[in-house]
Amino acid sequence: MLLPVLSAAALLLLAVFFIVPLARLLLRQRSSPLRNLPGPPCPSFFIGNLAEMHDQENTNLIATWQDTYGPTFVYRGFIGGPRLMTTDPVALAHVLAHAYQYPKPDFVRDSLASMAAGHDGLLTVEGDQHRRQRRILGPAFSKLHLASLTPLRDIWLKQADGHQHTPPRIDALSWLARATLDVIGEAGFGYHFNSLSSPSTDNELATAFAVIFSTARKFRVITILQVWFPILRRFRRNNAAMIQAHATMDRIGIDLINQKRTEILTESSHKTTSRAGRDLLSLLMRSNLANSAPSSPSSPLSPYTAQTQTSMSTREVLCQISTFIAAGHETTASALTWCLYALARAPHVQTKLRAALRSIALGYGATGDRAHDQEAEMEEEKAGQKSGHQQAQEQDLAARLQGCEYLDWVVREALRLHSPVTSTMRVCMRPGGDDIPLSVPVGPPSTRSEAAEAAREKVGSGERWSVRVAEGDIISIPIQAVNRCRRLWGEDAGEFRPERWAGLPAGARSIPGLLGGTLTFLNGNGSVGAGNRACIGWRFALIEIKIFLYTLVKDMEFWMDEDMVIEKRIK
Ligand code: HEM
Repeated sequence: MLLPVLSAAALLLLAVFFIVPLARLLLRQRSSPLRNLPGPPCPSFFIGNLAEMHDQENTNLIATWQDTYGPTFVYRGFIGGPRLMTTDPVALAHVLAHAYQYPKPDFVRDSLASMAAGHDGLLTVEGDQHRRQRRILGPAFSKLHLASLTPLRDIWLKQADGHQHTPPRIDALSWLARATLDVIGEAGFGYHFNSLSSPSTDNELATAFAVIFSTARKFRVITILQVWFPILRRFRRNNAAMIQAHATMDRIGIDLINQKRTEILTESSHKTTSRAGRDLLSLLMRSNLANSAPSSPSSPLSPYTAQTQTSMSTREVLCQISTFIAAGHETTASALTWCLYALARAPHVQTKLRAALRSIALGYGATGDRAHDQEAEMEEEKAGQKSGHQQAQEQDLAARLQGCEYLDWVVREALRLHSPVTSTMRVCMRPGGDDIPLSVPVGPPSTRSEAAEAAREKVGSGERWSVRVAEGDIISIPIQAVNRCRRLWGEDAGEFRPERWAGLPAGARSIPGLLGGTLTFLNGNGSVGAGNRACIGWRFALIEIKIFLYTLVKDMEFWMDEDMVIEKRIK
């Protein structure tokens, strides 16, 4: 009696969790308007083009596909599901500007949420919740500043001691990852990871993050199945360690929130100047407290403080802490590593940059008067206040660096050529589907009729092409491929040439990027809604990169180890 009941239950579970979602997926894929669009052959019925796409950064796959099928084409995902891929600036501007009708697909959000300790952080929320969070976080980000210069230069110089004839080998990425973790900890929430001065195992929060990031998955069939059958996401590898790491993050996060809250409330009740920092969390907590009901500093926060139209719940604030680390740590470390790589491969650029940085260094100081500056520093040190004078100096340096044109070109060029986030995805959620406008019709360049090419000239006079997508269709945004597209940037698009930023070609200027003509931080210019889903930390990242380059390149020379094979790996 028990056996038939169990079998029926098993069948029911199978149907609910696997057969019904699979049938729905197949039905949707079969009726998608994308199914007959041109695109590369599908090498596997089960995983489509996904295996070859996994190594795309090293194989130039998307550039080859573009040359063959044009800027807008279809590749295949799980069981042959068609996915739209486009480098057409008009299509990209449309999809990115309508961010709430083209959200991140559920499986992308889920995977980001596992890094950001929950679904309530800015990276993963959608719709009204995102709009509200962005409104609250925007002002805090605009006031964010770097807390201090990195000591990495001195650590590397020390390593170089005793290597007068043979320069030391440095694993730049691992050092820069530690240095940027320190920076985001301090600027993000006034937390000292001290990862440059001690191994990450000494700090439990750093260890927790290491566990979370180490679960970034290699290409495996189970990962693809987890996309379409959410029940399987419960059986991820390393689950127990992940749960433990998330618990640590929650505990330390709640402590930090309580600490900031007490500092801010105590100060406002004593009407004293703020002792609480100018880190992102303090700024966020200040705005949160100003906009929520008054409470006493002695009552600690519960994780369930409710949100209002102008403030965030404690759970949301907690998720932002891990979101800032997830979004701002490895991205910046990777950007810096690629900057050094590009400079090591282009010694003439490195020399020119060093000269520009040294000219900034001359006279660097809060007042420009070294004697006066040193005196002021000593006075402050005696008074035990490290920050005042140093802060003014650092702001002065930041302003000088912002004014250095060649540094700006170098950073833009490195971020164009080596975008840390190489691609992203969106899904059409507009009821009834959408017509995405294009500047070039769909189809391989060789088969486009002369009439179509002639009609292309009429784009300016209002004539447009478009591609139809259904609700649920996935759109791939190949950030790196757009940044390197020869059609948009010219034949030398693959070269590291900072001077190109003196005047970009019209194609590059048509890309709806936040950073000039690149999609590195996603979209920004132009129409209504543009940039509302772009990187909120981009200004901070840029100044952080510039300050790092200033401290490192001004006094040190970088070479590539010729024996080293460097590849991009999507983990
Ligand atoms: C070079 C460094 C960085 C790069 C290349 C970068 C790139 C990006 C990109 C491409 C997105 C959009 C992702 C998508 O929608 O699929 C994004 C979003 C985001 N970034 Fe950054 N980022 C960098 C640094 C930072 C830093 C330093 C922070 C925080 C301190 C940060 C915080 C965020 C947040 C919170 C979002 C989500 C924004 C939203 O959805 O409204 N990023 N970033």
